[in-house]
Amino acid sequence: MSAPTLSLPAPAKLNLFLHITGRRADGYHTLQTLFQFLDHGDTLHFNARPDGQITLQPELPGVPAEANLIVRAARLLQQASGTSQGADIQLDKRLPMGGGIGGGSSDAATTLVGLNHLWRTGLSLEQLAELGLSLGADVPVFVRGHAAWAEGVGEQLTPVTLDEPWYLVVVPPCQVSTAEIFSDQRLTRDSPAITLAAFREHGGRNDCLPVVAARYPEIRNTLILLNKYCEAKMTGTGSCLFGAFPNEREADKVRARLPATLQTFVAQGCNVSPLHAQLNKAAY
Ligand SMILES: C[C@@](CO)(OP(=O)(O)O)[C@H](O)COP(=O)(O)OP(=O)(O)OC[C@H]1O[C@@H](n2ccc(N)nc2=O)[C@H](O)[C@@H]1O
Ligand SMILES: Nc1ncnc2c1ncn2[C@@H]1O[C@H](COP(=O)(O)OP(=O)(O)O)[C@@H](O)[C@H]1O
Repeated sequence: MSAPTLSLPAPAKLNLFLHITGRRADGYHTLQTLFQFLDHGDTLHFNARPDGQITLQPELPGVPAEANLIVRAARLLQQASGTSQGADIQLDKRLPMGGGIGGGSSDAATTLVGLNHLWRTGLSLEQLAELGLSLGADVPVFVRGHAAWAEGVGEQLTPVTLDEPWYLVVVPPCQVSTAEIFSDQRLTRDSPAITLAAFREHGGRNDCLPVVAARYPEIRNTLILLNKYCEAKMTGTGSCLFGAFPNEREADKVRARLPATLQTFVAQGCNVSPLHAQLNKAAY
């Protein structure tokens, strides 16, 4: 009999705003942002295996298994816990890559949380979030699983409760490299720090948007198009754009008016990550 499978979601996130407040000596940027999850994402299936091997199916185009954040997360947890167990992992990829909706980071977080459960390695969420930070600045928020106000390089998290609107997400036909945007001379790095209360009252910007729009005509044009129907915003360092709607029907109406050639999806914002919602239901 084959080992039981644990299947868990790896949801997308949105950055509802993104201010770059400075640059550290190591080159990393300090920022302020608000993370909210979407009830839309990848799914990972895990089977424990006793021989310590980690396998991943299928391989993602352009990402060899050893570079995949899922395999890297699994190996990191093996090292940190000293377990002798391994895993066969299957990935149902739905999220666009390099879209600023955090698919790779979310896959890594679901792997850390899922294998910690399956292997009974007993690390706390805090320890898993710290491990995750070495894989990427966005991994900790997915490990912790609550919508959050973030500072530092995105790792100083304060859980927040936000409205949970429906979002129309548009995926422009290009990928954006985060490192490339952060190294652009034109990026402004001096936004004054604000408070959550100030954001709630006055809103915020995405400081990466002018640079992304200047570098990618496809994103600039998609932004102009989406702005005809709603207040269009960009998540992270792009490429995905989004607008908020009070209900699914309103979001679907705008989606139907966009060209069929554009990749789009509609999903609800969630303050509790679908990963944690599922684990809580199963009394994890
Ligand atoms: C800015 C955000 C907002 O969510 O952008 P998105 O990637 O989601 O679009 C993220 O925090 C990004 O996190 P993540 O995508 O995990 O970035 P990492 O792999 O840690 O970093 C990629 C590269 O971007 C630069 N980088 C990243 C984060 C940061 N606060 N300052 C930086 O200067 C560094 O050059 C780094 O080598
Ligand atoms: N499991 C994974 N899913 C997606 N991308 C991955 C994964 N593992 C490694 N990567 C690499 O990370 C890059 C950024 O991934 P992703 O998280 O999708 O984008 P973003 O950080 O813009 O939200 C990809 O272009 C890819 O090279």
